[in-house]
Amino acid sequence: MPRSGPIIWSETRQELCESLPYYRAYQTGTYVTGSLGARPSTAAAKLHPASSTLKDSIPYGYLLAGWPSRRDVWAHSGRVIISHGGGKSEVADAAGASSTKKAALKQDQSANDSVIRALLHSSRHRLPIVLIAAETYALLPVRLPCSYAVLGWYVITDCWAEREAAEAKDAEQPSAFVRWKFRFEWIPAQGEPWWELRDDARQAGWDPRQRVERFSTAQRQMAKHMRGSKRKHASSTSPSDAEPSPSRSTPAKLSVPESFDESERDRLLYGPIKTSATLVSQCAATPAGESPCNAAQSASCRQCRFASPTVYDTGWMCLRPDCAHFFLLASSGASPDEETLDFSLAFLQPQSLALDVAFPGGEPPFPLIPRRPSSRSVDQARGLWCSKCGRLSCREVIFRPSCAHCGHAVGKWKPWPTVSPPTLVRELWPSRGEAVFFDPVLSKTSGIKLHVRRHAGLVVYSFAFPDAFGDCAVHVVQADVHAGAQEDVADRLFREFQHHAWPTDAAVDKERYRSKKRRKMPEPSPAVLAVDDAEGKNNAGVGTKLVPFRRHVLTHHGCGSGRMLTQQFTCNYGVAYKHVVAMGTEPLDTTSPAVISSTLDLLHTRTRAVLASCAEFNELYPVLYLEHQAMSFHDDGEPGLGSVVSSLSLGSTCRMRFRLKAKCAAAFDVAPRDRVVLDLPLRHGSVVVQQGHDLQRNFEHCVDPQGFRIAITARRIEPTTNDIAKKSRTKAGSSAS
Ligand SMILES: O=C(O)CCC(=O)C(=O)O
Repeated sequence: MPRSGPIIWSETRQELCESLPYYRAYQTGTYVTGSLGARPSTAAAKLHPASSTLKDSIPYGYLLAGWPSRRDVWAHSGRVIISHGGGKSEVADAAGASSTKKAALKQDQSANDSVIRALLHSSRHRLPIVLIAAETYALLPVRLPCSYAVLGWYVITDCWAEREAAEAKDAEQPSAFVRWKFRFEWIPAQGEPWWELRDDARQAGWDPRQRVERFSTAQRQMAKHMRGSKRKHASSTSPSDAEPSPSRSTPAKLSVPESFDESERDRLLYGPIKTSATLVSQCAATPAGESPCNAAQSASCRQCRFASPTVYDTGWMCLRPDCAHFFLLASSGASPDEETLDFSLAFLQPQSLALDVAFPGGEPPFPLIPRRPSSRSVDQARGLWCSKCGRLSCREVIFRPSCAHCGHAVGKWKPWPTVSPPTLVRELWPSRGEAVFFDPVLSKTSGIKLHVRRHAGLVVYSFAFPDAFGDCAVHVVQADVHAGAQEDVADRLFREFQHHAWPTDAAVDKERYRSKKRRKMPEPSPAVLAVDDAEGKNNAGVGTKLVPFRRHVLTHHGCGSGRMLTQQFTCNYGVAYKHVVAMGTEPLDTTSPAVISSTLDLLHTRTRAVLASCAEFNELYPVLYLEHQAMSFHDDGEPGLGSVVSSLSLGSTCRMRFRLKAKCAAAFDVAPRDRVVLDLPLRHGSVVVQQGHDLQRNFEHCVDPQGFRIAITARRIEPTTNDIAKKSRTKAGSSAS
C-alpha cells in the first residue's frame, strides 16, 4: 500500500474515460487518436516506398494493467518501465501459480499494427504520453488500493522487437512469435512521482477503501503543479534556456521535439466525448519501416543497416523482425537462451538529463488534471476531478455533483442557462421543389412505405412496414408548422423540464441565504430544493420537487467488470420499468410535478391522432441528453409492455434510427449492410409512436441528438405473471409477520 496517494485516481474505467481527455479507451490499453489510415497512394510514395509517410495517430494515454509479458519491467521506482503493447496476447498460466502468469502471444505483432505504429510514432517524435496503472498491474511493487491511478508523463525512449517462444500447444503452432516492446521513462521536468512523496504526517498507508482520504499538504502542492500554469512550466523547462545535455542518449537522428497543434489539443480537451473524433497530427509522420532507437549503445546491423539498441546483458542483437539476423547474437550468430535473457543494467538506467527537454515547447501538452467545464454551458457530461482527494467521478447528477469518494462538491455549482426552445421554420415539402426539413431515410430494400396526413393542426408521417415483419409501424406526429401551427405546448414543457431539473439563480441565492442563517443545520436534500412552475415562468423556488434526473447504474454492460452508468440522465414515473437500468420510480398522480401530467396529456393527444383507441399510458420515462450524449441501439420489449410506445422530443433535433436485430437478419433474408431500415429526423415537438409488439421483437432503435435535448417516453406496462406472484408472496409474508 503506498504511503502517499495518487493525485488522480478512480474506481471505475468509466470514471477514467469520462474525466480524462487523454484516456478514453474502454476496451484497449492504449488510447490512440488520429487517422489509422493506410499508406498514401501518391506517386511520390510509390517512387520512394522506404520513406513514404504514414499518417500516424498519436497515443495519449497508456494503461498498465494485468499480467506482464516476458521481460516487462518496473525499474528505478517506476522511472523506467518496459511494457508490451499492441494486443494479440492471452494470459497463460502454465504452472497454475499466479506469480508465473504471463501474457503469451497468439500471433506475430507487426510494426504496422495500428497501436504499435502509433507508439513508434510517439517515440520517434518524443511525444509525452501519460501512463496510468491499474490495480491489476502485476508489476506494481505496492498494492494499489484503488482501481486506477494516473502515474504521470513519460516518453518512449526505445522500441524494439523480440522473438518470444510460443507456449507450444500443438505442432501446427509456430515455435516463436514477434513481440514489440517499449521502454517508457519518467519525464523529470514534471518533478518527483507522487508515490515518492514523503508524507510524514500520514500514519497509515493511503487506503481510500478503508477510510475517507483527503490530500495532505504535500499532495495539494503537487496537485497545484499538475493543474499547471502553462507559464510556470515554460519558464523552467523551455528548450531555449535548457542546454542540450551531452547525454549518452541523445542521438543525432532523433527529431527535435515538436509542438502539439493547438487546435488538436483543444479538441482533445474540449471536443466531443466521442472516441471517433479525428485528430490530425502536425508532427511529421513516421517513415514506414523505421523503429526509433535512442540509446547511445545502439549499433547498426551489418545485414540490414538499421540501428538497434543494446538491450540485453548477453550482447547486441539486430531487433528488426524483417532482418535475416533478427534476434541472433552478433557475437556468435546463435539464438539467445530465452530463459536467462535479461536487460543490461545500463539499458535500465534512467537517462534523466537527456529527457529534461522532453515536453514539446518546454511544457506538458495539457494539464494532467482535467479542466472543469464552464458553468455557463450545458456541455457538462464530462467526469470531474475532486480537489480534496483526487478521485475522478462521473457526473451522476445534474444538480450539485459531488465526489464519489469524499462527497466534496466537485465544481462550483452555478445554475445552468435555460436553453430556449428552437425556432421552428416552416417545413417545406419536396413536391414544391424546395428544401426538405423532414428528410427520413428509408432503406430501399425494406419495403417500408410513407403516408402523410394533415389533420387538426398536426401532420402525421406514417411508416408502414411490410406484412412480412409482422405487426409493426412507426409514426411521427408534430404540429403542422407549414400550415401555421406552433409547438407552443412543447416550448412550455421544454422550459418547465429545465426548471424542474436544476434550480435557477434566484433559488440558489435564496437557498444560500437560508443555509447561512441555519448554519449548522444539515443541507437540504436536492430532491426537495427547487421549482414548481405551473405557469411556466422562471420562478424557481425552494421546497418543491425536482424532476430527479440522474445517471443510473446499468445492471449489465459489455465493458468488463465494475460499475457503469447510463450515458443519459433519466428518471421514471408511474409503474416500475424493468430494463437494464437499476432505478426507482416516482408516483404518476396528482403529486407529480405539473410538467409531468402536461407531458402525459400531450403524448395521449398525439398518439390518439394515429391510434384512436390507444390504451392509457401508465409510465413516463424522461431522458435528458447533455451535449454529446446519445442512446445506443436497444428495444422496448420488456415483459408486460403494451404494444404502443410514444416519445416526445424537446429541444435539439436528433436522428432516430431503426434497424433489424442481428439475430433476425437471416430469417428475413436481409443483408447485414441493409439492417438499418429507417432513419428519422426528429425535431422539437415531434412525437414518435412505435406501434406493434413485432416492432420491438424484430427491430431495435437508437437516438443521436445534435445537442441538448429532453425526450419523454410513455408506455403502458401491465404486471407480468411473475410480478403478481411476487406481490402475493410479499403480501402473504407481511400479513404473516
Ligand atoms: O430519446 C428518445 O427519443 C427515445 C428514448 C428511448 O428510446 C427510450 O427511452 O427507450
